[in-house]
Amino acid sequence: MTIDVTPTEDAEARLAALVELSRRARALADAVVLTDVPESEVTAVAAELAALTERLGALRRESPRSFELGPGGVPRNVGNAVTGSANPHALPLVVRVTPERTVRAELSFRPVHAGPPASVHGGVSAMILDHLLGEAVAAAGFPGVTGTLTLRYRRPVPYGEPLVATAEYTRSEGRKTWAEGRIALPDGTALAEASGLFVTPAGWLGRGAGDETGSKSGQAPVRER
Ligand SMILES: CCCCCCCCCCCCCCCC(=O)SCCNC(=O)CCNC(=O)[C@H](O)C(C)(C)COP(=O)(O)OP(=O)(O)OC[C@H]1O[C@@H](n2cnc3c(N)ncnc32)[C@H](O)[C@@H]1OP(=O)(O)O
Repeated sequence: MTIDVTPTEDAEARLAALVELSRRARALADAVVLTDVPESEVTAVAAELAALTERLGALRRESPRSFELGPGGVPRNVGNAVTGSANPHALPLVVRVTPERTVRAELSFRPVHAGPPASVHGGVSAMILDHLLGEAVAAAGFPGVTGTLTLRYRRPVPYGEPLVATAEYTRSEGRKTWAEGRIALPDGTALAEASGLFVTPAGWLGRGAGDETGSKSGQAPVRER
């Protein structure tokens, strides 16, 4: 994994503009799924969007931004589908590492995440939990990629309401690490629970991932196995 370095003031200003663009794109997506304006208006807006898409596409990167060091050397992943502030697909989820090295995120799903009537698509909940479990194993010093993810959907997950997602490392064996997590109501009532097995790719070992994920982020470096 490579990591981009040294943000400049110009680059930060450009990123702020991209973050705002993504925020507006998210609002647009919600407006699309909820709109009830006449068909002629829908058609007119679609034409305007086609023109805007062409303007943005005039200069393209090969792929979204990935891990990079932000101001103060703090790692970030602004293009990530779950946490990326510059990715319209992301909530974006803001994950905090607790002093006990568990992870926690306060979140609220939006209409664009709808699946069954009045509730969030199960795959969307799975995506959030996949990421959160991945953050938990990384926070414990065992970063890896998802090998298996098991979900138990206990109650419908609502959108438009404050929710809390938490996860924690449970154990590790060789390159395999297990974690558990859940999405819950603020009173702790679990709505969806997940357990997962993460595998540290062999290439990630022995290279001091702490240099990349950074102790400044509160994440532990890769632990000895
Ligand atoms: C250094 C920088 C760090 C930065 C850190 C930042 C972290 C900041 C937080 C980010 C949080 C992101 C969280 C989202 C995480 C995704 O969404 S990741 C994307 C989804 N996952 C993938 O794309 C993974 C695709 N699969 C693969 O790349 C490979 O199959 C794997 C998982 C790396 C395994 O390949 P491998 O290294 O060749 O492993 P292999 O030697 O076959 O097996 C090793 C062991 O694992 C077991 N195993 C392998 N695969 C599986 C499986 N699927 N199920 C069960 N067991 C398995 C094997 O049985 C074996 O066990 P033992 O025999 O040792 O007991």
